[in-house]
Amino acid sequence: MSDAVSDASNSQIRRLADWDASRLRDLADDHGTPLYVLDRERVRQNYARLEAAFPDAEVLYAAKANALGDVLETVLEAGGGIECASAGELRRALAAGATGDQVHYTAVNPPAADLDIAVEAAAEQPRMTITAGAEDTIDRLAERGYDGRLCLRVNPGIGAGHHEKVRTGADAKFGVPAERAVETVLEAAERGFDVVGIHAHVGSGVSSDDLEAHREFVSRMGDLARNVNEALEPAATDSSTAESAVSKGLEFVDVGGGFGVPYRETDAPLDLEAVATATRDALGPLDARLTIEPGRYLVADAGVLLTRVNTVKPAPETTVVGVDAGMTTLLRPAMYGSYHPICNLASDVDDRSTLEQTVTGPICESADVFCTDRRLPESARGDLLAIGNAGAYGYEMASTYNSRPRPASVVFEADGSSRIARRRETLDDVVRLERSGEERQTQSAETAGSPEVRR
Ligand SMILES: Cc1ncc(COP(=O)(O)O)c(C=O)c1O
Ligand SMILES: N[C@@H](CCCC[NH3+])C(=O)O
Repeated sequence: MSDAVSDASNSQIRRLADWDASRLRDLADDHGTPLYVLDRERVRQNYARLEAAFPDAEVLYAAKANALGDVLETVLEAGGGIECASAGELRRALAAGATGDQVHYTAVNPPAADLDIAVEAAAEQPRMTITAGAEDTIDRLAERGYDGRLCLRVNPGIGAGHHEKVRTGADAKFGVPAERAVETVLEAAERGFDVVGIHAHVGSGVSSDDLEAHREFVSRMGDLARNVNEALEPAATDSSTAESAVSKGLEFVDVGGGFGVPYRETDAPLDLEAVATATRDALGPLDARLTIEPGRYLVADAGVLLTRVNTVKPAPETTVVGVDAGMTTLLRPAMYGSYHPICNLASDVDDRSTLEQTVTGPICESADVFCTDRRLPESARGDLLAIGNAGAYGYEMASTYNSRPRPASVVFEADGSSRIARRRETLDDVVRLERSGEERQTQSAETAGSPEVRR
């Protein structure tokens, strides 16, 4: 890890070792651990690289990767829009200053309250797009009086991604089967919806090895878009139905996100140019804009998680290093077996010998492990460890399991300034929503006194 400020090059690879160790040590001293740190400039760089590779595409950042207001504002400032997977994300996007034309609401199996909020937001922001992934979601929108901009999420029948749990493209939960897409779009248009796009997402953490699957997927989307446009066309040109809402072709084809990043030190970066070229070629001739929805690519290497060593325990086959972050702070290793780089930030680390260590958290689950038998410089109590590539699906998947408060998040800027972007939860926060002990006692005393209970 460098002790000099990194040159923040615009390279596609930014390893954990490129972070400025002394700056991270200062942040941990100032704000405590566990601590998420986000480098805003790196989000800008990642956005710029993506924009350069896809100059004609609309970029919608998938807020689920990291919905921190600072991240959303950075993307909006850079010219992107926001893809929201819930009413909460929608609220955050609007609070960050997104206007309707910069927002797509794409919830899967949306709860009623979500739809109420999305329809309300769309009434105020008529350029907002709502994406439906089931025919009856369209009914539910119509029941709420919505007939605005609609995009249909399609299940393309092709999945890809770093783990089976994140491959959505062939999972029946996501999207209307491709073979029903044309009729669903037509019906929606005939009901008065302004059908503006079709959408699909194959999965998350797609690598250069998945290029063929990506090409096939985009080619299916291109064919589908042409079929949809053809089906919409007669009504658009037939003067007897000129009043019909079916009046134009698709505005955009949204091929989702999924662009992977290197996690292991030896992983090669995604060949973004190759993906962009394959996307353009596979889509074919189309009078509609390409839309992409990257999440991880924009934020993964912009974030690290800082955690302190609580305990070092020699065990027969490994040394167990207990840290103050756990699966409740960063779930990915426990959930997907994901690899995250780990670096000891102690200033004398170069003088230490290395040995195999298992880094674990404080949660009562055997899955609460960040790495098993990994060769790292010998750890000592009080050491500060950095866990890399924690900017995507890190804090967003954190929980308060075991009644552990969630960590704070700090954002730093290229000029060296930093600020708390989200404060650390306290134990009071963790119990805040529950009846207090006093309320419980009062209520049970009242119940005990009631004649029905005495009988
Ligand atoms: C609909 C949709 N769009 C975009 C994304 C972003 O994916 P990623 O973070 O892999 O780019 C996801 C997550 O997998 C998604 O479900
Ligand atoms: N949470 C997953 C990505 C899933 C994206 C949502 N569809 C991960 O950490 O890799």
